[in-house]
Amino acid sequence: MSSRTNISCLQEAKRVAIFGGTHGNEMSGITLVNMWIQNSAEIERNGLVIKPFISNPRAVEKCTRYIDTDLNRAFTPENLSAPDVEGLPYEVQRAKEMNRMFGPKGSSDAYDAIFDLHNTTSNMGSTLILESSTDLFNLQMVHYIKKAMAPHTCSVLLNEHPQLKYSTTRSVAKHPIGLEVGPQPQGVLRSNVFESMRTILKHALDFIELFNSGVEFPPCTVDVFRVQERMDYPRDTNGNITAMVHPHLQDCDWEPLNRGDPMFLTFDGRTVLYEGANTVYPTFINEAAYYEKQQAFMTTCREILAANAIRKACK
Ligand SMILES: CC(=O)N[C@@H](CC(=O)O)C(=O)O
Ligand SMILES: [Zn+2]
Repeated sequence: MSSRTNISCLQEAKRVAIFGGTHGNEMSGITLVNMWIQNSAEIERNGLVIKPFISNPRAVEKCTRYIDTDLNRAFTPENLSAPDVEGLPYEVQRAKEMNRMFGPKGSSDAYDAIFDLHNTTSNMGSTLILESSTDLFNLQMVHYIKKAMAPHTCSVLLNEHPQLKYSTTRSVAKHPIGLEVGPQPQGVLRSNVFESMRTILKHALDFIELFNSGVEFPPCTVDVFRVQERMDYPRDTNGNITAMVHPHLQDCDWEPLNRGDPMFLTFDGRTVLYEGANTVYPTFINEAAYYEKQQAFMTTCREILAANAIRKACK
């Protein structure tokens, strides 16, 4: 088979949005987006319409994750199709509004790509979050970004799990991409985290510009961490946590966790071991926003995804 037969021709990506403040206390994305709303020179690219946008302005104003409910879980079909009645939670109203502006989700009118900028309190470094293992455009983009970031690493988290996947703000786009950079405390700006996020976005926009200009991207593979399981803290019968992330696990995002490795340290000094049969790669370890979600960390497994060559479809 000639290699040409394996090229996938994809639609041009003309409309791109950059969301900051989907969570109102994650300061890098909020600061970058506000900066680009003031002066967009840095994010302008040939033939692209790029919209920097603050997703949850009320939460940003209060420097809190959300007002009524987590916006990054609110883009469900039920919410998006709910009638506009009074008294809807603020984020549900906002989701409906954003779906009208950037969607409708799942339709051909939707924005081509949305980058949603997040920060984490865990030691994940620079991470790209994908929701599909078959989106060739995103796989090729992520491959491009990883190469451009080298020697710095940029991990890829694939959240394609049937139960653990959630209805993200970016999911209104044809190609949704999450940027998650840490560690950065909530409400705090760290220059290294800010600059990493800015650099990833620069490479991402460069990729889209190149793609639109007709450049062909050869077949590639992408190392990803696929979401497996959500791990809760040990709890007492009242539901209160009885342990902390073990010091040997704290800050060790993306490092192998093997059967018998320490996982939690109880308040009375006992070590709780990991008892799963397979080696996993924990991430979002001790994320502040996940205490309310009953999640101490998430386990992932490593996987290599292959992507076809792509280029822009000829008209
Ligand atoms: C810490 C944090 O907010 N993480 C994001 C991850 C994502 O965007 O998929 C969230 O839970 O919504
Ligand atoms: Zn967030």
